[in-house]
Amino acid sequence: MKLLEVERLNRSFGGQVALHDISFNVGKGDRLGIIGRSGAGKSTLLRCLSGLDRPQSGRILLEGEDMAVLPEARLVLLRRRIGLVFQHFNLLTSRTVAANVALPLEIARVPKAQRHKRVAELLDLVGLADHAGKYPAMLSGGQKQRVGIARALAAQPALLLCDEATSALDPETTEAILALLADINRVLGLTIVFITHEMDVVRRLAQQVLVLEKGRIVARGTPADILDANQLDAILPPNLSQTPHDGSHAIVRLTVTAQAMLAPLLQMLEQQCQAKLTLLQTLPAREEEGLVDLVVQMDGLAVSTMNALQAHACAAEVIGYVPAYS
Ligand SMILES: Nc1ncnc2c1ncn2[C@@H]1O[C@H](COP(=O)(O)OP(=O)(O)OP(=O)(O)O)[C@@H](O)[C@H]1O
Repeated sequence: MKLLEVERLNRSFGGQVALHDISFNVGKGDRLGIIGRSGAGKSTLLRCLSGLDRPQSGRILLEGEDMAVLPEARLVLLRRRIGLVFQHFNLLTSRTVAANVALPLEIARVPKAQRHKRVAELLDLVGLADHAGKYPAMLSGGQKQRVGIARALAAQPALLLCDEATSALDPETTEAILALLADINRVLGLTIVFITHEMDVVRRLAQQVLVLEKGRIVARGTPADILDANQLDAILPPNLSQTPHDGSHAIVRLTVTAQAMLAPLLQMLEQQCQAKLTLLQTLPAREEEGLVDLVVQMDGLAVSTMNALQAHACAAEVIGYVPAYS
């Protein structure tokens, strides 16, 4: 059984479809990023996953219990299995850092001594052991988000849902908060589902990505799959066609080892293939695998040239063709 199973979720507001037939699973310890433009349905999906909103149809199974139809009293208990981290932290300004973190434990009626012990552990975990008695107004944005994360972890949730957790933070602080979330995932084995509109956040934190557009999942895969496709879209000529015409140039994606990049690779390939190659873009998304994707334009294309390319690169794939004057 997966930790979270979402099946054919639909949510509309009046005639406006916010989520259409959304299905996906999240395993224990996974980190899933959900991206999409403004209005794509990210917040609506997160509200459904957190039990704050109910879909018109579909199932949301958390540890096997369907949040979509659970009676309110049972849903309140199930919601304790979910920690929420918000963009604007949502701290209580009149409570100290420690009292903010303790809040979910008070609600769950955890005895005082146990509460104090747990709050100290959590503040230690998020690097705020020295700030327990401070008030939110005395903290930086990054520190406030650390309090938010500690509070979300207080009741030992099975699932952490992050709603644009770093969108209000500067790049350096974003980096530190993402590192903290990655640590928490690794050390506690906690499952994280997060929404963001920042590609970089996805690249750093997600193992799997869903792309939402107009309430539908339009792509899913690893960050490398998704970001590659997006980067390609951005650089490919608009007049790309799928069939060659007289004298058209081929646009080819070559996958080469990072090692091979050290040599004057294109020159060598040009000699081997007897064809002119122009480098359009290097896609760095697969560096961790020791591979680099290059997008090149090739004048003319013969089977023998493709064979020669394939022999010298790890893979060569024709993406499309452009007219010779491009
Ligand atoms: N309470 C609501 N009442 C009416 N329409 C809503 C409501 N909540 C969301 N919608 C509509 O549902 C669609 C999806 O909105 P949602 O807020 O989920 O998108 P989003 O991807 O989170 O956007 P953003 O990044 O701007 O927050 C939009 O068309 C929005 O106007």
